[in-house]
Amino acid sequence: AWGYAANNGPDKWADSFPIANGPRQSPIDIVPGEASYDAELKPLVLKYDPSTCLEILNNGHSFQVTFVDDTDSSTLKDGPISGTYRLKQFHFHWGASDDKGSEHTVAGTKYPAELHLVHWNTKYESFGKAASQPDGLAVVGVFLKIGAKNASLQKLIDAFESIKTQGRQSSFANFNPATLLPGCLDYWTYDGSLTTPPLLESVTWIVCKEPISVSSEQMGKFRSLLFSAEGEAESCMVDNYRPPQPLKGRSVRASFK
Ligand SMILES: NS(=O)(=O)c1ccc(B(O)O)cc1
Ligand SMILES: [Zn+2]
Repeated sequence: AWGYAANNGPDKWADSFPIANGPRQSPIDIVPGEASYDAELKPLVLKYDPSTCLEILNNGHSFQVTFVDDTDSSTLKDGPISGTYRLKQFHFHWGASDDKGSEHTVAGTKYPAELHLVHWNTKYESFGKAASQPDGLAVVGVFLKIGAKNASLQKLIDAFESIKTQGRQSSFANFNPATLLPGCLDYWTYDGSLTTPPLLESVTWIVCKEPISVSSEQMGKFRSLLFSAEGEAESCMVDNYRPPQPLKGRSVRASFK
C-alpha cells in the first residue's frame, strides 16, 4: 500500500496511480510574484457548526477530524467557487523537523506543517461522487509557522494518546474548525488534485497567505503519532507530505494585491 517511505512514497505512486503525472497535480510551489490578482475573486465564506464534529482518527497517513456532512451546517461558499461545499474532514501534513512538512511551498519556503480543510460540492450526492468530478472538491490550506503555542491545536493534541496507532479513532465533539483559521483570509487559488492517492484531479485549492502559529513543542507531539498499527514495529508519523508538482501551464490567482 502507498505511504511516505522510500519503497512506497511519492516517487513510487505513479506505478499504481498514473494520474500522479497528470496535468493538474498538487501540491505546487506558489510564487507570489507570478500569481495574478483577480478582482472578481470573492472573500471566503466559511460557516462551521461545532456540533457537526464527530471523531478524531489515525488513518495511517495523518490524523483526521471528521464531520457529519448530511446537512449544510458546516460549509464553504464564495471565494473562487460557485455553489455550496460541505466540510467533510480536516487533517494535517508535517515534517520530521521544523524546516519541512508543508505540501504547498511559497517561493520555495517550506512551513513545518499544513492544515487541509476538505469540502465537497453539494451539486453531487456524496463526497465519493464529488471526488471524481473536476469541480467536486474544495480544500482550504493553512500553513503552520513556529511561534506561540496554539490553544486550538492543543485540543487536538490532547486527544493524541487515544489515536497513537493506525486505525485508532475516538469520539471528538464540539470542536470549531474556525478556530484554526488565520485572522486574514487572503488566499491563492488554482485547479489541482488530492495530494495523496488516488490523486484525483477534482480539487479547487484555496491556500491562505497568512499562517497560524504552532509551538515547537506542539510540533513534537504531532511527531509522536505512529504510521504503524499496534503490535507492529513503531514508525513515527513524520514527513507525510508530497513535494511540489509541475505547474504544467496552470495559472495561480490571488484574492489580494
Ligand atoms: N491531502 S488532500 O487534502 O488533498 C486529500 C483529501 C482527501 C483525500 B481522500 O478522501 O482520499 C485525500 C487527500
Ligand atoms: Zn492533505
